[in-house]
Amino acid sequence: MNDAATYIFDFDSTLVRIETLEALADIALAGSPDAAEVRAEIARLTDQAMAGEVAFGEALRRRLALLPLTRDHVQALADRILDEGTPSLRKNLAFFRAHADRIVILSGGFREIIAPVAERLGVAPDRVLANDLLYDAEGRVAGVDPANPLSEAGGKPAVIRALGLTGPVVMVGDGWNDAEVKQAGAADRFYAFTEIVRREPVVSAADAEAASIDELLHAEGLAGRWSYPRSRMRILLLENVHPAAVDRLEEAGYTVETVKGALGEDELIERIKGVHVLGVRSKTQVSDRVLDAADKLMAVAAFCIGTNQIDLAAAADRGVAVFNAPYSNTRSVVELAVGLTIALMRDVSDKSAAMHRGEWNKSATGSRELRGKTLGIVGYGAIGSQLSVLAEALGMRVIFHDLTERLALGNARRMSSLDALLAESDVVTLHVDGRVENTNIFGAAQLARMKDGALLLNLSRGHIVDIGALAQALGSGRIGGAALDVFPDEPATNADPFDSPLRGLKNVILTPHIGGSTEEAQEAIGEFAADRLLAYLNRGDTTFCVNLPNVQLAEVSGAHRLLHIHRNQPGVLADLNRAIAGAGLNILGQHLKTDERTGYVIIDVESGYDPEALRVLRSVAGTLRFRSLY
Ligand SMILES: NC(=O)c1ccc[n+]([C@@H]2O[C@H](COP(=O)([O-])OP(=O)(O)OC[C@H]3O[C@@H](n4cnc5c(N)ncnc54)[C@H](O)[C@@H]3O)[C@@H](O)[C@H]2O)c1
Ligand SMILES: O=C(O)CC[C@@H](O)C(=O)O
Repeated sequence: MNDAATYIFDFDSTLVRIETLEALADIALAGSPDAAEVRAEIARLTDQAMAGEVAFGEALRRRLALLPLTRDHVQALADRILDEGTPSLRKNLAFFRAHADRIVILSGGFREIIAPVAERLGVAPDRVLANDLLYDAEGRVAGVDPANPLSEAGGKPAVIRALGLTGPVVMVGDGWNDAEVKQAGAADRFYAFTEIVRREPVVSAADAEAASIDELLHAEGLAGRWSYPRSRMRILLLENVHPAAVDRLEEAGYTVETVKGALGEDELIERIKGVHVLGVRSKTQVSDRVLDAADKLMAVAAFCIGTNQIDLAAAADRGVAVFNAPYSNTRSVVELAVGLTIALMRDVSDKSAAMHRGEWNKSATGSRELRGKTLGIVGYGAIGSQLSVLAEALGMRVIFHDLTERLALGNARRMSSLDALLAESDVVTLHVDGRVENTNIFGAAQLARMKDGALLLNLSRGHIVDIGALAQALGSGRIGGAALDVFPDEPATNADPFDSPLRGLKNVILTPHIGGSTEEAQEAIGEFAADRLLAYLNRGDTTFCVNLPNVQLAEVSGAHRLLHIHRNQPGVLADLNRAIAGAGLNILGQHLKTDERTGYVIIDVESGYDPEALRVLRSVAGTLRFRSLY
C-alpha cells in the first residue's frame, strides 16, 4: 500500500447501497397513511443535499423533523446494515481489514448505524467520524448533537483537518459534500464513487470516477492492481440476448452494452475495439478479420447452440475462449419439430391459409396420422436423440443416421447410411451440426432417394439443404411437403426482408429461425451462457468452452491465480516452469490441459511476490494470452 495515504470513505451510497434517512423512513413510517409522501420528500431532500442544492445541515434537520423516529427504529436499521454493503465492498473486505489503520469512515449519517460496518471492516471506532443522534426520555430522536461539525455544511473538511493527517488524503464518496472536501483543500484527491448512484456535478468536480472499490484500488495502484476492475471490462451483447444475461453480468460488476440486431463484419470490426467479451447468437459472423480487430477480446459467448458463425480456430489461435449453451433450447427445437411434423401430415398451414381467404375445404384426402409412420432423424445428437424419444411416445417408428457412434434410445434403430434411412422414412428431419463440410449435404440426389410424397424438415442450419433442388422436388410433387426454420441467407434483423424460392409453395411451412426461440429457452440460454462467462472471467474455468481445453476450477482464496494460454508446441511448459522458478513464485496449485492446438495452464501462487516477475511469463515463446486474477 502507498505508505502515506489515508483513504476517507463516505458511508451512504458508498460503503452501503442505501441512504440512511430513506431507510429509516421506511422503518419509522411503516403502516402510516402518508408514508409515500413523506418518503418522497425525504428522498428529494437527500438528492438536493447530495447535489449541493440545499445546505447539508438544513437538509438533515428538515429530514429528521419529518420522521417519528425512535431508538428502536435506529437499532432495527443497525441490525441489518451489514446486509446492505455495496457489492464491491463485499468483494474487497480483505483490503479494508489489511489496511484499516489507513482508513477513515466519514459521514453525515449516524454513528450507531455505521458502527457494525466499521467493526466488520476492522476500522477502529475512533476512525468513524459521524453524527451523534440525541434522544429524549422516551427514546424519541430529538435531533443531532449540534456541537458535532458534521451536523452542518462544511463539516467534513473541518473534521478531516482536525485529524492532523500528515500524508496524502484521498476522499471517496458520492455526494457534493464529499466533493467539497477536496475543494476546501482538506483532501489531495477526490474520487466520485458511482457504483450505487452517479451524480453528474459530483463526477465533474472529481479527479476521477470510481464505479467500484476495485476501480479505486486499481487507480490508486493498491492491492487489486493485477486484477483489472470489473466495471472497466466491456461486454458487448448483440442480437437481443435475453435480459437475464445482462442482469447477471451487470450484477457481477461488468459493464454491458446491448445491440438489438446482428452486426455486419465491418460494423463489428468498428464496435469490437476495446471490447473484452462479445456475445452473439446465430447471425453475427465472428470472422478472422473481426478477431484481428479485437484488441482486448478475451471471450466470445454464443447465446445459442450453434457455433458455426464463429471462427473457432482463429479464436483459439488468439487465446480467445468461445462458449455456447449446448442444451438450453434443445427441448424447444424438439417440440417445434413435432408440431411441424403434425402440421405437415395434416396440411394445416394451407388449410388455415384457405380459411383466412374465406374458403371452407373439409376433407381427409392426404391427411395422415403420425402413429405407425417412420421418422428418419439425420444427426442423432442432443436434439435428434431427444426428438427420437418424443416421436416414439407418439407412436412413430424411429430410425437415425449419424456420422459418429450414438446410443440408440428406446426402440430407435441406427441406419448404416443416409441412403438407407431415406429409403424407409415417411418423414426426414435434419439435426446435424453446422460444420462447413455439411454444406448442401441434402441436395437433388438425396431428395430423389426419399419415398414418394415423404416430408422433409430442416431445423438445423440453412446451408445444409440445397434450396433450389428442394424447390424443384416440392414443385414437381416428388416430395409431399417441407418445413424449414433455417435458411442459407437469413435477414440480420426483423426489419430486413426475407426471400426464398420456397415462398408460396404448397404444403411448405416457413418459420423465421425460431426453433430455439421460446421464452423458457432464451432465459435459460441467457443464464447459462452468462454463468459460463463469469466462471471464465472470475476464476479461469473453461468448462463447456468449445475451442480451448476444458478445465473445471474452484474459486481461489489467499492466492493469486495466473492463467496462461499457449500454442501446444514442444518446450512451452518447460520454459514456463523455468520462468516461474526464476521469478521466485511460490506455487500453491497448478493445472494443465492441452488439446491438439492449444495448452491452458492455471497456476495459483502465493500473493507476496514481485509483480515485475510476471513479465517473464508473458514473454515465454508460444504464449497466446496471459492473465492474472486477483
Ligand atoms: N432452429 C433453431 O433455432 C436451432 C436451435 C438449436 C440448435 N439448432 C441447430 O440444430 C443442430 C443440432 O443441434 P444439436 O444440439 O443436436 O447438435 P449436436 O452437436 O448435439 O448434434 C449434431 C449431430 O449431428 C451429427 N452429424 C454431423 N454431421 C453429420 C452428417 N453429415 N451426417 C450425419 N450426422 C452428422 C453429429 O455427429 C452429432 O451427433 C445444430 O446445427 C444447431 O445449430 C437450431
Ligand atoms: O437464437 C438463435 O439465433 C439461434 C438458435 C439456434 O440456431 C441455435 O443454434 O441455438
